Amino acid sequence: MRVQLEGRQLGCERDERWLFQALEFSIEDGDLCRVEGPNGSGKTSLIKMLTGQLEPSEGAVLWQGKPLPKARAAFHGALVYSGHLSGVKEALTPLENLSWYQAIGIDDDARSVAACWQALDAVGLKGFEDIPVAQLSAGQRRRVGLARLHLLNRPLWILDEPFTAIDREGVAALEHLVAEHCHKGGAAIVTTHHAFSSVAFTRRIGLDGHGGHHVL
Ligand SMILES: Nc1ncnc2c1ncn2[C@@H]1O[C@H](COP(=O)(O)OP(=O)(O)OP(=O)(O)O)[C@@H](O)[C@H]1O
Repeated sequence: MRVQLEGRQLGCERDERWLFQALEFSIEDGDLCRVEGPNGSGKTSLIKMLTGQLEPSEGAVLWQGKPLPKARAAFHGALVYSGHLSGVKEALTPLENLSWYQAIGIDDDARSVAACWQALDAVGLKGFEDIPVAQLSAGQRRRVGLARLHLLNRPLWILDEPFTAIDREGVAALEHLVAEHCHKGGAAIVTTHHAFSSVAFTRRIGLDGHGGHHVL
C-alpha cells in the first residue's frame, strides 16, 4: 500500500487561538518527517488531526486523495500510531498486549505467538513478558507500545514523542528502526524535542506557537 498523506490548508484553533493555519504538506513513501516547535505550539494537535482524532478547524487531511473521514478504514489499516499515552493496557502482560494488538489488527498477516516473542525480544522485554504492565517501569511500558512497530506490518508510522522515558541504547535502536523503515519505502512522522543523531529528515513541519509555520 502506498503512503500518500496530505494536509490541505489545515488550521487548528484551540481556546480561540490559532495554533496554525493554511498548513500544506504531503508525506509519501520513503519520507521521514519531523514535526517541531516549542511546548504548546500544536504538535500533538496536528498529530491528532493526522490520525483522525481531531477535526481540523479549517482545511482537510487526505489519505490517498480522499478526505480522512471517507478513507478511515484503509487509513487505519496502514497506520501504526504511538501517542503521548502509551496505548498499552496496564492490567495485561506485555505478551497479552501484543496478542491484543494482533487481534485488533485484522488485516495483518503475521498473527502468531512467535511474532509476539520476536517483537518483545526486539524491544528488550524478554524475561518481562508475564509481568502485568502496571508493574513495569515507565520506559518498559513505552517499549511495550513500541513493540507494535515490529509486530504490525504497516507502511505509515506516526509517533508522538516516542523517545520519552527510553534509555540511550533504546533511543539509538529506535532511531535506527525508523530510518530503516523509511529507507525500505515506509514513511514516518515523528514529533520530538530530541535531535536524531544519525538520521536525515526528508521533511520538516515547524510550528512557531504563534500561528505561524514553515514546511521544508
Ligand atoms: N483538548 C484540548 N482542548 C483545548 N485546548 C487544548 C486541548 N489540548 C491541547 N490544547 C491546547 O492547545 C495548545 C497546543 O497543545 P499541543 O498539545 O498540541 O502542543 P504541543 O506542541 O504538542 O506541546 P508539547 O511540546 O508541550 O507536547 C496548548 O496551548 C493546549 O493548551
